[in-house]
Amino acid sequence: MDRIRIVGGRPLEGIIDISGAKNAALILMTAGLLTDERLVLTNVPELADVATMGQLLAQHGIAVDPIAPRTLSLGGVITNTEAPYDIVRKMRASILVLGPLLTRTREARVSLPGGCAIGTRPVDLHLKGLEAMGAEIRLEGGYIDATAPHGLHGATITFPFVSVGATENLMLAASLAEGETVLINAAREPEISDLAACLVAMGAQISGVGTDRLTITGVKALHGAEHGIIPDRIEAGTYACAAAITGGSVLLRGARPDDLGAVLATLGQAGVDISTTPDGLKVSRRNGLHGTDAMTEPFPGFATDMQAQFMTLMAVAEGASMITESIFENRFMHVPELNRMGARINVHGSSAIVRGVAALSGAPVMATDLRASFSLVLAGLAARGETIVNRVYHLDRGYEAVERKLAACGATIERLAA
Ligand SMILES: CC(=O)N[C@H]1[C@@H](OP(=O)(O)OP(=O)(O)OC[C@H]2O[C@@H](n3ccc(=O)[nH]c3=O)[C@H](O)[C@@H]2O)O[C@H](CO)[C@@H](O)[C@@H]1O
Ligand SMILES: C=C(OP(=O)(O)O)C(=O)O
Repeated sequence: MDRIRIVGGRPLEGIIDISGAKNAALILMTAGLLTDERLVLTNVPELADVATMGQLLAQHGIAVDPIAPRTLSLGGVITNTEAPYDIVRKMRASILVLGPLLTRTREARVSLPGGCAIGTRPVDLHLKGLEAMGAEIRLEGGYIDATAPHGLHGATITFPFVSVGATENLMLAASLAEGETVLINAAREPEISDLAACLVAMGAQISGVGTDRLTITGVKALHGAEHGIIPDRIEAGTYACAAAITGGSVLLRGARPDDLGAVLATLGQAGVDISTTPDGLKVSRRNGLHGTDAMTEPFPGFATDMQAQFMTLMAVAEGASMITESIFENRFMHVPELNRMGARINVHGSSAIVRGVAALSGAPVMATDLRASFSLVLAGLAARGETIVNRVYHLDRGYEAVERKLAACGATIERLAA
């Protein structure tokens, strides 16, 4: 397994191009199941998860072809409605094929994704929503067996709490269902608006985009389209932390400030200098960092996918901060590894108290999930001496060309191939 070696202590200076958003790319690719015509996606990030989604769609009959740099063409006819365990277990986002397969072919058999390192992550809201739209669902042998003998119909669905994936799955299903679907307490993440924009370009009828109440009026068929994927707000936020923790100055080219929600304001409170330029966000730090509290929440609140990275930043801030994780029940696995590097962090239930230290020291560490991996990279960039991050495959799921982007800004970082 590849490892990443970092020698810390060098301020990052330069430009980092922000790639297309992983979480938008994955859901947008599943929209390829909704039409026999060609869907062309541009600004597609080069990531392991995107390759996995390509593999999943290919075995459903939808070919995913690279036709230009960062451009995928999706097309074909659905020939198989089963999403097998072997692919789903690699990537939970595979559950997002359920809605499109069911609405298009009236049947789908999708392996239950199960939990992952950050939490149990049930899919009950996806299933209840589809049942309200007329699906008959059985769980057997680790699979979701879903049929819609009479097709899906519109329904009013009130989510008891915000779920990005359930909102997306039901939007896709509703776009070809009979009649009107209203999603209440829907997620408002920028990836949802990006999905809506693509579906509308394919002929879908959606109103309320950007709000927590989406109305989707089903149409008979969707057609092909070309759609550019939004920049990755989590990648942007992550590199903002990298610039800040090293006391550097970096232009995050392409980053969109509005998509970062509360993350930008929180970084500002912590002492990070951020300005918006026509090319993106300029992030630097001239003075010290101060302990600042954060609580993860659905968008526009502080993103859970930024929690681990922000915690590393607070680990070297002056004073204490309390970081509360309200979305996932087990998303503090980076804490013991950060503490091995000299951080002083205690976890109490869903909150972590971070007492800032003057410096971290490099160490061999183990990555446990995607964002935890980058929190260790950040610690390595700031630490004295050498850090080796093991289990880099988590990082490759969601960050494109990490070593290249950081090395171009002056970091001492390299991949040690297995
Ligand atoms: C591929 C993708 O886009 N992944 C993102 C997506 O994950 P994902 O779509 O899985 O996350 P959700 O928004 O659905 O999860 C939010 C919370 O709801 C719970 N839940 C969800 C669905 C359900 O049917 N029942 C249930 O209990 C989850 O366990 C979690 O505690 O949004 C998360 C929250 O912003 C991000 O961290 C992930 O990066
Ligand atoms: C949790 C994440 O992704 P996924 O939902 O694909 O596990 C993430 O991107 O941080």
